[in-house]
Amino acid sequence: MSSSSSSALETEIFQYIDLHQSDFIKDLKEWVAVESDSVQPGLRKEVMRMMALAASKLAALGATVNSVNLGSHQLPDGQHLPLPPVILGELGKDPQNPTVCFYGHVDVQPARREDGWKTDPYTLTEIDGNLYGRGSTDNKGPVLAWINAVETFRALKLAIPVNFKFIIEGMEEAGSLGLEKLLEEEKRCFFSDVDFIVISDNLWLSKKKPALTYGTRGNACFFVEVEGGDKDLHSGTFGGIIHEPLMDLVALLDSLVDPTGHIQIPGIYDSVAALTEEERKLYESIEYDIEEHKNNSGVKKFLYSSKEEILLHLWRYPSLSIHGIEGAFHEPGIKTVIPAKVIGKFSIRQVPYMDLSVVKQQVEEHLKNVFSKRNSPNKLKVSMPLGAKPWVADVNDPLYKAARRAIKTVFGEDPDFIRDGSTIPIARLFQTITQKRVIMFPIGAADAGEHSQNEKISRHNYIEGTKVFAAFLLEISKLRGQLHETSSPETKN
Ligand SMILES: C[C@H](N)C(=O)N[C@@H](Cc1c[nH]cn1)C(=O)O
Ligand SMILES: [Zn+2]
Ligand SMILES: [Zn+2]
Repeated sequence: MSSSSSSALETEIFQYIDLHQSDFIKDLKEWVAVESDSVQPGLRKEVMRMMALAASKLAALGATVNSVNLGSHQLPDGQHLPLPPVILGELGKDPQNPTVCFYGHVDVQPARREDGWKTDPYTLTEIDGNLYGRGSTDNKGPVLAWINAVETFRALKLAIPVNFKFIIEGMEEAGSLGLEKLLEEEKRCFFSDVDFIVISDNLWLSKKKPALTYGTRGNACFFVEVEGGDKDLHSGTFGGIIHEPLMDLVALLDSLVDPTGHIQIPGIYDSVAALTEEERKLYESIEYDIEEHKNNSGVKKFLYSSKEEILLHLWRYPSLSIHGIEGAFHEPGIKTVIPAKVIGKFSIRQVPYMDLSVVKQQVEEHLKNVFSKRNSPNKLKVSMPLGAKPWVADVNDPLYKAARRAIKTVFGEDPDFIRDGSTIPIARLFQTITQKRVIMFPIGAADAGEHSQNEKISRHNYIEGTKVFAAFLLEISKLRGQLHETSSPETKN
């Protein structure tokens, strides 16, 4: 699969990777088998076990590994739960070499076979060249691909062409709790000699064409709680004579977005960066197949019909999604109850130059206003438990050029330069706190099904992804002087 333009060194590395595919897949199988779901408190022990597994894998590489304790956090019910440690590691300390820091996470989103998985989500299963399992793409597969790439240099007794640092966490899916504080503490220590940070935690835009990501949206997550009395009530005895909390909540949630996808919260679009003609042109040249995207997701009709409108609404306009209702009856069957307290959960993917505190205020005011019109005696509470800012990078940075060359070598074609509608909360914090540039280098294809049933990584993407990371390290080693010359990253709201 590697293009004919590979050097002898690259060819040797790529052959080793091809020959050791089964070992790399065995490692991924071992990692996927751990139900390291950071969202459900009951599975925290599994996240801890996963962190220990990742630490020992890195130590076996010969790296110095420091598992930093982050203490604990408080759950909404007041209970305290230990946070998983963050792994800080390093391999190589040659002052002549650039220092690359890789960030990844080994926690996963919840998954249950009954959700509609065709295989057990925690047993990596290969079907038709695809490796199915929770975390295979998000993010255990890419983390291992980086480790495999470094391991290949060592196995072949080749000097690793860069100093390699890594930061691996176990709370990304729950908002990277505790990580911001660690960045503050380590910005003058662990991060002081880092030249840039690379993240491989998002997807290509297509199934086949590789991509490099230069922007992500932020995410402001909201809870809207409506509380009636202190216990659930019989709907035969109380239905028709009370203001039901779930009815209030449904009305509140219904007021957020109109059927065209437009957010109804007054002022929410006020600070969105205006679209320039130059930017619109960028979108025209991106290869994106609407039908392929529909097939990958099982969606029959998008809100927009042109490529440009779809990409603009995914990448550089805000969107609001409703995720669920805590406290509402959701099991199969009938339960004729009026729930006493319900919590609606929604989030706003926000973009430059929206300000998180302004967004919070606009949401609160809007919900209070809608609620007041219902004359309900119930109690309304609105909170924003998580606020992550958007991230944008400069595609002209030599880092992106090096990544593009590595992609051309391994995949034989130039990547798409894309933004991503999802959020990697820590990306922006890396820029603002450590003042280091960030590059996003995905290896997951558009149909990987992150957060969904039947998440997968193809054998092809996992193995070629390992090669492309090795090729990137070789490209980076050629950049030596240029990496230090580039100025600090620009940040946008
Ligand atoms: C892109 C990344 N793999 C991911 O899935 N990120 C999550 C992070 C998040 C944001 N808000 C809460 N968690 C996402 O974009 O949903
Ligand atoms: Zn992820
Ligand atoms: Zn995720």
